[in-house]
Amino acid sequence: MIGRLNHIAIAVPDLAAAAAKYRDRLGASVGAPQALPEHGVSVIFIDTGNTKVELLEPLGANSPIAAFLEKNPAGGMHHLCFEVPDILAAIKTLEGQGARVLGDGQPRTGAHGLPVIFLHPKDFDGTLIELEQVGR
Ligand SMILES: C[C@H](C(=O)O)C(=O)SCCNC(=O)CCNC(=O)[C@H](O)C(C)(C)COP(=O)(O)OP(=O)(O)OC[C@H]1O[C@@H](n2cnc3c(N)ncnc32)[C@H](O)[C@@H]1OP(=O)(O)O
Ligand SMILES: [Co+2]
Repeated sequence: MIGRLNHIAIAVPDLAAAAAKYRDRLGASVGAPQALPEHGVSVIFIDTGNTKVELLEPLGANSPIAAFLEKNPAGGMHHLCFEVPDILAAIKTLEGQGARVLGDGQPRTGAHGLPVIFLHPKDFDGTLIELEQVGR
């Protein structure tokens, strides 16, 4: 079902400081900040050639990453995003197997303007999984 690793996301307490570290210390190709109020985060993507790193900072009062950062105040690995060709088919298969699709269970438009869903970390070995429909 899954294809390429689209991105690895890291939750950070200070987006600008984290981006500067990747740019200035690691010489990475760092994108512009993007506010995604409908997702409760601000993001910066870093292109590493074979995949991307998504830096995440909470945005607004009900950010889904607020509790994570309270538990991990220095930041930490937050989710993996894999590409899928058909997200509705993926939801059907996964829900049929008892996996929990977060939120209302429907795809939402993600940072790349494409449909995304999230799967509960407790169903995938303590790792939050994002699926993004690419190439349809
Ligand atoms: C748009 C953009 C994009 O790329 O397109 C994005 O990525 S947006 C990225 C931000 N959006 C999202 O993450 C949306 C989906 N996420 C969510 O709905 C939520 O973050 C959540 C339900 C996974 C967790 O919410 P929460 O932390 O407030 O809830 P709880 O505190 O009850 O957490 C339940 C249990 O899951 C654990 N837990 C929480 N977050 C994570 C995580 N990222 N990785 C692994 N485990 C995690 C907690 O430690 C806890 O474990 P224990 O019980 O053992 O203590
Ligand atoms: Co993501």
